[in-house]
Amino acid sequence: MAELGTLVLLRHGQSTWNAENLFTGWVDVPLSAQGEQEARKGGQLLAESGLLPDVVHTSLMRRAISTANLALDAADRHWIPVKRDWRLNERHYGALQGKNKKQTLDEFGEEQFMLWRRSYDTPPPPIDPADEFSQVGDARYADLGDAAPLTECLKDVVARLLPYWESAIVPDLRAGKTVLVAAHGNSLRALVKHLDGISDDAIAGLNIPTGIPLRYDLTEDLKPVTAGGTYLDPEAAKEAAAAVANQGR
Ligand SMILES: O=C(O)[C@@H](CO)OP(=O)(O)O
Repeated sequence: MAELGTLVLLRHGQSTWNAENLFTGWVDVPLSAQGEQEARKGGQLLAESGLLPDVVHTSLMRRAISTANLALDAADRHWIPVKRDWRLNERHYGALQGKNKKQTLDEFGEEQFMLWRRSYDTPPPPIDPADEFSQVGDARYADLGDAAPLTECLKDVVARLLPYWESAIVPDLRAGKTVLVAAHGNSLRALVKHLDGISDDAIAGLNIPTGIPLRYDLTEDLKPVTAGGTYLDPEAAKEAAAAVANQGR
């Protein structure tokens, strides 16, 4: 049997809506100029660390797809096979999509804001299908039918992400590949929660910075060798994760 491959998680670079402090979810916004730069830097870090992906998995969203393209180009691995799946998408943010985080905090207060933003099992109210930021009718989700969410909590994301982890990502790791997963703040929080066995309460305190590769070496039974993995730029990751935690303030 091949030795287990290495997993590399990469949250997309800053998006235009990250820059504007808006809840984004499934709204398909592009990277900002800073986000493009972060993605290239992420690719340079991969190359400098000799961590060259053999395959990349992305969501169906532009900010993750562009990040993967820019990072892989910078690492001279633009040619590797790519697999995309909605199960890697950002958490659907329901009726909060398009809302300003600071205004939402001011309007609803700290407790409700944090419940919606970081509780494990309380989703925001569902989005109205007619809302300008709804994905109802979006061709890329046509096959999903009624399974397409109108809101999600992190627990919902874990439930829809794990079948993809098991059926698509784990086989690549078992084949000995270096696997890059280019995804989103909350879909990666869901995966890290699963990998590290983080409790439903403690996951509220975990934030993933944009554009900094997070390396996981795993044992045969898919447990992290180092709890929490290793960021390729740990200092920058610490600072950027704290900034994510403080959004809205
Ligand atoms: O708006 C979003 O979709 C996410 C990620 O940017 O935000 P948060 O970190 O508040 O869950």
